[in-house]
Amino acid sequence: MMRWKKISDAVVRRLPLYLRVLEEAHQSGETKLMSSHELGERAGVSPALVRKDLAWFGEFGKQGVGYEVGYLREELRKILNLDREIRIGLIGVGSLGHALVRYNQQRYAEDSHFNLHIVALFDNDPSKVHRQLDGMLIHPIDALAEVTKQERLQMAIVTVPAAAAQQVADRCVEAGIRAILNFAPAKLVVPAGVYLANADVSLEMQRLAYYLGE
Ligand SMILES: NC(=O)c1ccc[n+]([C@@H]2O[C@H](COP(=O)([O-])OP(=O)(O)OC[C@H]3O[C@@H](n4cnc5c(N)ncnc54)[C@H](O)[C@@H]3O)[C@@H](O)[C@H]2O)c1
Repeated sequence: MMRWKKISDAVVRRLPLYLRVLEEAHQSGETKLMSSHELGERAGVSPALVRKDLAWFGEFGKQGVGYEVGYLREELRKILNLDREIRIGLIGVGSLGHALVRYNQQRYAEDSHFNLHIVALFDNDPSKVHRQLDGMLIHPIDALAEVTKQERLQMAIVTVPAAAAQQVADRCVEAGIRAILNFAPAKLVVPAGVYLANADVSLEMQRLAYYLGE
């Protein structure tokens, strides 16, 4: 969304934390007001930063009164484009890919507000393509551009081996996908206007291991 173009990624990263707190509050029936203090505490962010972050997007609460839980939740969902379905393609249907598909299907089925939806799968292994996985057809990677168009894919999850990840990301970009979540341990390069996020459990474990020596 062009409207929020100048907002820093550090701010954008905190918005899902706020949304999670508000979703939990809403689900447990806390439908009234929440102060920036409480929202911050539950999200692990200072109250001043909560107020500053939200102020980028408008006036959501009254000073000294707090934020209305349901209203702010809806507004955050709109800001994050989560008020509509985001259609996702997953490339590399191996162990990790399969686990992510199962997790996504479960979340999508359980929660009617969970709008992140893996709707297309791709692989290049002849023993996998044209077969079904959990009710979804696995397309050959060569069909990426065509299926992206057909299925209106906006985001891709990359779970191929590291050596194939850049080439797969390039194909995603060519197909018109503008958001890529990469799980391969590879430093990917994407052009301006395409957004890349990397998830790496090994790096997190290595970081934690450092503290075990203390
Ligand atoms: N980020 C993390 O925390 C994390 C955790 C585990 C694994 N990984 C990484 O995720 C990736 C997948 O791991 P895995 O254990 O599921 O591997 P896997 O071998 O089980 O699955 C990889 C899949 O990618 C497919 N593939 C290979 N090249 C392809 C290409 N060019 N186009 C389309 N599909 C292609 C393979 O056929 C296979 O189905 C690896 O890069 C691994 O290092 C990351």
